[in-house]
Amino acid sequence: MVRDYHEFLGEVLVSEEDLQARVAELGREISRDFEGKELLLVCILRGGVLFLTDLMRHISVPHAIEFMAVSSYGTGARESTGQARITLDVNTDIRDRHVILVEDIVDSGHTLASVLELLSMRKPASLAVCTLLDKAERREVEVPILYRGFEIPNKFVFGYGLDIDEFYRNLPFIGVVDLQKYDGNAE
Ligand SMILES: O=P(O)(O)OC[C@H]1O[C@H](OP(=O)(O)OP(=O)(O)O)[C@H](O)[C@@H]1O
Ligand SMILES: Nc1nc2[nH]cnc2c(=O)[nH]1
Ligand SMILES: [Mg+2]
Repeated sequence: MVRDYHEFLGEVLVSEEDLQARVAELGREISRDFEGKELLLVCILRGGVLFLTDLMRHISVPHAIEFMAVSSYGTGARESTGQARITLDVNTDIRDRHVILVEDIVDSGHTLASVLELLSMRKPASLAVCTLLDKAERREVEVPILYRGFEIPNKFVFGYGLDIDEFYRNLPFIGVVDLQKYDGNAE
């Protein structure tokens, strides 16, 4: 049974209001930086989906969207395996395109490092990273982040695209999981 999140919510780290305000700001920043150009936003499934769809509403330059999927955590895992495998690739030739990778969170950095390595080989005109959350303390591989919503502490978070065992992605805020309460009450 999927439980009510109130049972294990440690704290609300970023409120819906603060999230929406920051997403709008990032959209405006990207629009300014790419004025007169066309963009390709590449979202990494599944966590980045909510961020992408809100962000693109604030991007005023013409842009297409694409999706990639990378498997590194696996179902139920809360630590990266350090081995990111691309399981879904973009359907577009990105050569000479301005590409922005849209992610919900950068943690160890392995997911983005793998995607950046693959996409940069295809010679895009530019390749930038936009992440909503940056858990910088946990970084194992350096990744260049151009647009960053919030730097967050080393805590397992959920909501607004981020799951716990695949659920709770629909919540409009970012919450911290009290893992003792979550695991302790598991059936
Ligand atoms: O920096 P890293 O340590 O690689 O972690 C970040 C990645 O982990 C999460 O994805 P996850 O593999 O949980 O898939 P999901 O988006 O489908 O939940 C998140 O969406 C990032 O893609
Ligand atoms: N749900 C969730 N997924 C992650 N992937 C990497 N870090 C996190 C996190 O804090 N929460
Ligand atoms: Mg996940």
